[in-house]
Amino acid sequence: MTGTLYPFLRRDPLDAMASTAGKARESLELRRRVLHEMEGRLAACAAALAAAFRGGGRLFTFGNGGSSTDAQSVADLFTGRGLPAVSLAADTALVTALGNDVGFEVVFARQLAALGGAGDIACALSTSGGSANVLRGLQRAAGLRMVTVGFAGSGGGRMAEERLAEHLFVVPSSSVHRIQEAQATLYHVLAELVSAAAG
Ligand SMILES: O=C(CO)[C@@H](O)[C@H](O)[C@H](O)[C@H](O)COP(=O)(O)O
Repeated sequence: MTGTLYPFLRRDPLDAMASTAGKARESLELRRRVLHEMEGRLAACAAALAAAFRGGGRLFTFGNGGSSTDAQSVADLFTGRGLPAVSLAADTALVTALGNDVGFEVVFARQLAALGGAGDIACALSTSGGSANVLRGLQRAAGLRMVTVGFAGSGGGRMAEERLAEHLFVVPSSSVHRIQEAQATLYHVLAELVSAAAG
């Protein structure tokens, strides 16, 4: 019974190790590649964010599922460095009320309309680049003349096709796991660069 429900428990441990080593290599190579290829874009984004923070701007982050936890991490990285940031995915009562009463596609856009303004920063995280509420958030942020930053994977989806983010980081992978790992590497480096430039 256990074997049926949990086939991985029956796998040859050597196979499992080989597969783990392959994933570690894939993860490392992808993170090295994005840091190398996006170095200039990271520097430009960091300069724009540092200028926005110096001008009194605040950072609003958002995403769904695993990307909502990344949105929280990004907000915490900046707040911890004394730079004002908040995750729009964190207020469960508000997200569920807006989703239930109005529509899930507005849960971030509505919050940005209420809290954001010109000179603030919107940072959207998605693995597909296609989540409707994330795209609506970026569109609203652009309408409010906020600085827009987007993290995506899988070719960038509509986030890339419709050029919804001024500073766009598309991880070249279709694995949700590898995309989120590489995005985490990128935003950690971004936070370091911004705090060095803003401080
Ligand atoms: O990948 C995970 C967890 O790592 C999922 O929770 C995932 O984030 C969710 O399916 C999201 O709804 C996917 O949204 P997105 O990344 O395509 O914007």
